[in-house]
Formats: sequence, C-alpha cells, structure tokens
Amino acid sequence: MPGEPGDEDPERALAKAATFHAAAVEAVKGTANGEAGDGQQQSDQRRRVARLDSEALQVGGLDHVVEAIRRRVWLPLCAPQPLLDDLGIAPVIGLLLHGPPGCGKSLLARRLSALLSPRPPSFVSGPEIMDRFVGSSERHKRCRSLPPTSASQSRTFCALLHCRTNAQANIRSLFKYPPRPLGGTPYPDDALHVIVLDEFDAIAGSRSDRGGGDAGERVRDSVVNQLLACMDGVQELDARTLLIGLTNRRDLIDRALLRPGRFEVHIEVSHPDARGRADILRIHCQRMFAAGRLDIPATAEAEFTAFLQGLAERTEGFSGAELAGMARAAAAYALDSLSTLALTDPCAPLLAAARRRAALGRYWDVDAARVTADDFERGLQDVMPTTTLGGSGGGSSSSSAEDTPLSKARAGAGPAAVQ
Ligand SMILES: Nc1ncnc2c1ncn2[C@@H]1O[C@H](COP(=O)(O)OP(=O)(O)OP(=O)(O)O)[C@@H](O)[C@H]1O
Repeated sequence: MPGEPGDEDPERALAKAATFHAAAVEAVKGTANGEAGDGQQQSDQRRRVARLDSEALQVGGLDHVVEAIRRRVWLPLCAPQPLLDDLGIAPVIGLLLHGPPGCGKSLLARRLSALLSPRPPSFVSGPEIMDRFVGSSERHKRCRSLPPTSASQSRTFCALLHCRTNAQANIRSLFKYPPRPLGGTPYPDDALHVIVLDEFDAIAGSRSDRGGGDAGERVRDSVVNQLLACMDGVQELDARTLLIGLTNRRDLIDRALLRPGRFEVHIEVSHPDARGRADILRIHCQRMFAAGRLDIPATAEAEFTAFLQGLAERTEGFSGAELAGMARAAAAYALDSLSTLALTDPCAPLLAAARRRAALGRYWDVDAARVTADDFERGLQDVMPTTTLGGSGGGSSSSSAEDTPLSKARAGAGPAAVQ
C-alpha cells in the first residue's frame, strides 16, 4: 500500500522524488493558483509552497538542517498525491530536532510550522503535560506509605486509574485540530496540522529504563503507549499531521517512537560554526544597523560584514541564544549610557510635568544614540560566563575599544583575530 514505510527502498524513493522535484513544485504552484481566492492570497500561497530556506525561515547557521527538512519533510508534504502514490511514499509524520539548548530548535519549529501550513500549530510543553498528570498521581502515590488498609489501597488504585485515563485522553486530544481562530484567515479543512512537542523527552521517556514500578512511572508508560497508538492512527485523520519533537536528550526517548514511520527524521541542531555565528549575528544586529543605530554608517555594508565576522571569530562555542543575548546586552549598555545622561542633567527635577515628555527626547538624546564597540565588548563579557563550550576567549577584560571588531572594521582592518 502506498505510504507504508518500508514498501520501497527509501534511498531509491528519494532519488525518484528528487527527479520529480521541479514538477512537484510547479504542480503545487498551479494548485495554489487555482485555489486561491484573491490575488494577495494567491501570492501568499505561492510563496509559502515555493520556498523553504534559511532566509525564508529567518534562522542563521542552520543551512544543512533546513536543507534536510526541505528534502525529507517539506517536499513530500507539498508534492501532489498522484506523484507520491507513484513513488509509493507518504510524507513523514514525525520530525525530531535534537541538540544543545539555545541553538534554535524551537525557533525553527515555530517558523517552519508557520511556513508549512495556514492552520495555527499546536504547541505542547512536555513537562507541563506530565506535571498535570504524573504530579497528581505521585501525590496519590503517597497513599502507599499509609498502612495498607483496603481503603487506602483502593484510593491509590482509583487515583492511578484516573491519572492514566486523563493522561491518555490528553494525548489523544493533541491530535484533534484546534478550533479556527475567530476572524482569522480562512484555511482549507485538510490543511496540515503541526503539533510541536517541546521538551519531548519529558513525555516520551524510554519505558524500558523505568521498569514500570510506581504510579508515576506507570502513568508515563501509558502516555508513551498512547502516543504510539495515536501516531499509528494518524493516517486515518482528515488532515495531514506533522509532529515536531524538540529535545536536548534524544538518548532518553523511547526507541519505539524513534523508528521509521513514527519520528522518522532526526536532525541535530548543534552549535553554529563561525559562518553560522556571523549569520545569526546578522539577524540580531540587522535592525540596529539598518536604523543607523550601530556605530557604523547604515550604508557601509562591507564594514558591517567585517564587524560581524570579527565577532563571530571571537564567540566560538556560543549558541544562537547566547549570540542574541550578546546583541541585547550591547543595546542595553548603549541605553544605559544614555539614561545616565538623563539622571545627571541638573535641570531634570525642575521640569514641569507637561514638559517632561518633550524633555525626555533631549535627555535621552535619541537621535545620537548608537551602539558602540565598547557596548559590544561589554555585552560579550556579560554573556561569556554562561557559555560552557568554546572559550576561545573572546573579549579578554583588558581588550580596549581599539582591539574590538567594530573599531577594526571601522578602520578597514577586517575581522578581528581569534583570541
Ligand atoms: N539559528 C538561530 N538563528 C537565529 N536566532 C537564533 C538561532 N538559534 C537561537 N536563536 C535565538 O535564541 C532564541 C532561543 O532559541 P530556541 O528557543 O529556538 O533554542 P532551543 O534550541 O529550542 O533551546 P532549548 O533546547 O533550550 O529549548 C531564539 O528565540 C532566537 O532569538
């Protein structure tokens, strides 16, 4: 039967799929054009199905991840059904993104789901689900420490049964489509439903490791069993469903969930390399650069690039979250120096309330506000201690503004050297 994993050698099926790629995209474009109501919607749909790359997703340093997603997840999802039938494949129903914290898994899942389907995705936090059910079952578990009267035993049994039933119902309800948002953009009934399972290991921990001992463990086991059952029944649903599991610990996840046909595609989202870090920094500094708030003229694209490369060289081992944090810290230092100006202005307390608002602009000197090399240097120092990897030592405390990538870039000296 088409769509059953293992019907055809996956490599061969993929090679065939690649051959049909152009035709598939064209066919989908055609469908989008045919179905769209007005011109705007047409062009939106066309863009949605026709493009999936790092730029469209607004993520940096994840080109290889995006390419794998495009090939294994996106192409089969947007290919025409007759073509999939000929190839004997069905789109995957489970994608697992795993890797260290802060490297962009949630960001990627959010952006990808927005690009894949007009239907709002369902976001689920693993610990939240488990706390609700396992927490209560563990509270009831304490009944076990009571003297083994028939009353306490039956209370424990009922509580466990209740928690298991609730947890299973809760997992089943995940697969139901969320109600259409009132006043939102209409979408077809069979639009893809994306379910993002954050901290997936909390829901999907390996059953064999736990031995199924106490009440909480039995609830956890029943959640995994329910998840397996729901995934196996996903093909019967009216709309296609894609589960995206996010985890820092793939090794903790039950192996039955990780097999082909369930979470079939595993992609590691790891720390970015120097080029990736420059891309991520560009995303997070682009706005201040374009607004002329960086201490580099907004037109000096080459200087900006050199500045980003210099910073990227000095931030080995940083995650995307840490790079974004560094840009925020630099901006906060810039604000801080401006607000100091405001506090030290001797006229400030004397101003009448009506004039304060107008005066604020003067005190903050909004027009002159720039994020300087020193601000980035201090931002780098701030974020450094949270970084556990790398330690190429960017930003030794003695480095002066003259040594910074920004000042080197401004002097036309190119990227700063790795320290
Ligand atoms: N590749 C990236 N490109 C651009 N920004 C990034 C990237 N990676 C991380 N960030 C920034 O860091 C923030 C946090 O990243 P995100 O929550 O996606 O990490 P995560 O891998 O899901 O972490 P965790 O495993 O701790 O949940 C993002 O909202 C974004 O601002």
